[in-house]
Formats: sequence, structure tokens, C-alpha cells
Amino acid sequence: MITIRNLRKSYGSNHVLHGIDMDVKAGEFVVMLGLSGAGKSTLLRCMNGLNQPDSGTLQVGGIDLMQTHSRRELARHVAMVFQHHNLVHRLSVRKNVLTGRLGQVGTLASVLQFFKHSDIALADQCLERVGLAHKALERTEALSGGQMQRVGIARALAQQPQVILADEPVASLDPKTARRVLQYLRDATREMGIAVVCNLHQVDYAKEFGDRIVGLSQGRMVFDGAPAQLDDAALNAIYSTDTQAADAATSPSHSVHAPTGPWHAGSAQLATSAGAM
Ligand SMILES: Nc1ncnc2c1ncn2[C@@H]1O[C@H](COP(=O)(O)OP(=O)(O)OP(=O)(O)O)[C@@H](O)[C@H]1O
Repeated sequence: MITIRNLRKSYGSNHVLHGIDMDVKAGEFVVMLGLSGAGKSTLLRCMNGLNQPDSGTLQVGGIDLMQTHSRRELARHVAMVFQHHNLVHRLSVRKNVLTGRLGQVGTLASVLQFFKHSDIALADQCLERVGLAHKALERTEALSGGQMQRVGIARALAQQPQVILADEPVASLDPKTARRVLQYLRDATREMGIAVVCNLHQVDYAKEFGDRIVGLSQGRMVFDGAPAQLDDAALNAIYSTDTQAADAATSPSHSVHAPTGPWHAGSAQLATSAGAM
């Protein structure tokens, strides 16, 4: 579903991504961890076509993002869940979910916001998945933050995407609500075979909900493994502010790559150099 090879991205002279390699398969829930500024959002924005990488290979949901593509084409394959929901508060909950269908309907229907019965049925099914079917006709502004985020997930599901990218989706929620939101996201994507990449700042949520965790430090992948492999040494490598440690973690002798072929869940080992400790 997602294939990334040697991906590089700079903002002017600020080199943010230094050759990222990553594969995500259908139904896999990958959590991305890293310090603020590590490049997590930049990588997600590359995957969502909002940032143009400088070089490398980037295929998401069957689309080659290094080549020209339309936003509409991308929306048919890739959905985004945002930290602040990005919902239209004055619209009903169902209409917000239906906006997830805009990339799939014709241009005129999209402009007029005219939806078929099948789209409405799909929107209601998606709301059902996140436990909010009973709120379909309510104005969105009347919902709590956690409920709004679940509407954001329902909207993403209504796109019927192959990939969902979530950028800190629970950053502004209390722990109980955050867990509920992540549970809905993980369960729905697993059942629907969607590949998910989710940026989080909470290590405990990453361990609880991730099928796999990737760690970014200063634009380099320093960990790629199962939650059980995320030990103190791994956390030190991910959250180190020491440039040498990040370099050591990705040096050839301490590679996070699998010995053969592309990365996959649990394949990669954490660098164990003294610098990364
Ligand atoms: N649009 C932009 N223009 C210029 N520089 C940018 C832009 N977006 C991000 N950066 C820079 O790229 C680097 C990585 O930022 P990014 O937002 O990707 O990190 P992050 O790991 O997602 O951080 P956070 O966890 O705080 O969201 C930072 O140095 C940041 O200042």
C-alpha cells in the first residue's frame, strides 16, 4: 500500500528527511514516533501529496507521488485524519462525513453537494463504525472533541481509501477519549484492510495500538519494529537530541533495514551503538 525508498525532502537549506525507506501493507497500523521537528509531519505530508519530495520513490495506494497526479485522484486512495478535525461545525454530522465522498462523485454533484442514496447509506455505516449513527442529523458544533474526532475518522472511512494518514489525531483529547478514538481507528482500518500511518507523541498509545512502530530522529528512521521491541535503548535512539546518535543509528553497521528485501513489521532491529544508548 505504501512504498517509500530513499526519500529526501528539504525546505531551502533545512534538510528534513534524509533518505527514508518504509513499506506499509494493507491492514497494518503503523505508529510514527519522534521528537518535535524530527520530520514526522513532513513525511506524512509527502505521503498525502501536500509536500513534494526532492528525490526518492514514493508510492501510496497505487499512486506514484513523484509523478503528476490530481488531488481528486489521490483522494480516491488516501484519506487524512487531522489533529483539529477540520470539520464544518455548522453542518450536520452526516454532511461532514459525506464530504469524504466529494472526491468520488462527479464534478457537478460535488459542486452542488448532491449525494446518492448509496453515499448517504455509506456515510451512516461509517458513523455506525465509530459509534455515532445516532448523531447523524445533529449539528457538528454540538459534539465533544472526542466525538468530532470520531466524525473525522468516519469521514476518512467514507472516502473508502486504501491508506489513512493521521497526524496527531488524539493530541487534544483526554486519555480515556484518546484511547477510544484510537481503538475505533485501529479496529475499522483492520477490518477494512486499510493501511494506516499515525503520528503520535504518546509512547504508551503507540505500544498499545500500533501493529508496528517506526521512530524518526532528525529526519532518519532509527527504529522499525514491533511494539514489544520498543525498549529503553530504542526510545533513547528515537528521542535523542544527539546528532551523532541519530547518525550512528542509521549507519551501515547498525542498520535498521532488514537483512534482505524491504522492511516489514518486526523485521528491523534497533541500533545498539554506544552513541544511541
Ligand atoms: N512548510 C515548512 N516550511 C519550512 N520549514 C518547515 C515547514 N514544515 C516543517 N518545516 C521544518 O521541518 C522540520 C520538521 O518539521 P515537522 O513538522 O515535519 O516535524 P514533526 O516531527 O512533525 O514535529 P511535531 O511533532 O512538532 O509536529 C522542522 O525543522 C520544521 O521547522
